[in-house]
Amino acid sequence: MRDIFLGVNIDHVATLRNARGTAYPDPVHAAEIAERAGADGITIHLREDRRHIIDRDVEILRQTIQTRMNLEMAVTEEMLVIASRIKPQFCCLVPEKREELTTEGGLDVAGQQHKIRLACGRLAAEGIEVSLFIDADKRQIEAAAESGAGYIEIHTGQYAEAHNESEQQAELARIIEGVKYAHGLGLKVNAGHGLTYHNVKPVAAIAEIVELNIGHAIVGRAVFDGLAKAVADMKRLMLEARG
Ligand SMILES: CC(=O)[C@@H](O)[C@H](O)COP(=O)(O)O
Ligand SMILES: NCC(=O)COP(=O)(O)O
Repeated sequence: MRDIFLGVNIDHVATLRNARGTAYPDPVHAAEIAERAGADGITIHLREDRRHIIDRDVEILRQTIQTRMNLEMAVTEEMLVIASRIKPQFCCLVPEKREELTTEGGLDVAGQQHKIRLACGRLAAEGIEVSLFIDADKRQIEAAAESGAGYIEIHTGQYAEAHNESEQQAELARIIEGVKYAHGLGLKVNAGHGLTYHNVKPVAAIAEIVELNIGHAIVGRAVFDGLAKAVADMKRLMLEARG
């Protein structure tokens, strides 16, 4: 598949804003720049502790995003009520621990299948496409296929944080196997977490992947090169990887 889509996660524009409680930089402005620069979608993670994206951002972005909103959220009643009201095009269900610095692993779908299936049903009833953020683990992939979600997002964090080349190659092999297995089960497959300008190409080259969600590296590069160039450069690398 030639096309690969880029979902730009703008969480950390909000991190910078919240660092001093100012109105700037505004994630709403960031989303517009990212879309003009080639983002195929905008991803935001409304965390329970609102450490970066806040409810105001979600409300306004739902009215201003021209591509599509991918709302990442924990599987809680609070978030399901918010998502049902906001009706983003996509919801990505992620695990959340208040004390974590960032997402540490994939959602345990297999261990809470009934809860996840109910959540998927509630979101689907609102016309929302559901993606489950999971590790490249066959048991989790099979559980996701049974959950009613149309998509999964393979967690690429261990690949991104590998300590050496052989570990990274092993993690990449695990991702490739998981993507192909999920695709074979009829799931649409995205991937993300920790992807950078230096490690994105081998993942983007996996033909069955529909979309990569990338944020921290893009916002980091934007500090030096500007957001538009940071987004365009990442998109170019992804398309180059597809050949
Ligand atoms: C689920 C995932 O991997 C990220 O999109 C998530 O947003 C990471 O959390 P922070 O953005 O809070 O680092
Ligand atoms: N789900 C992954 C995402 O949205 C962005 O993760 P990161 O690039 O900020 O690590």
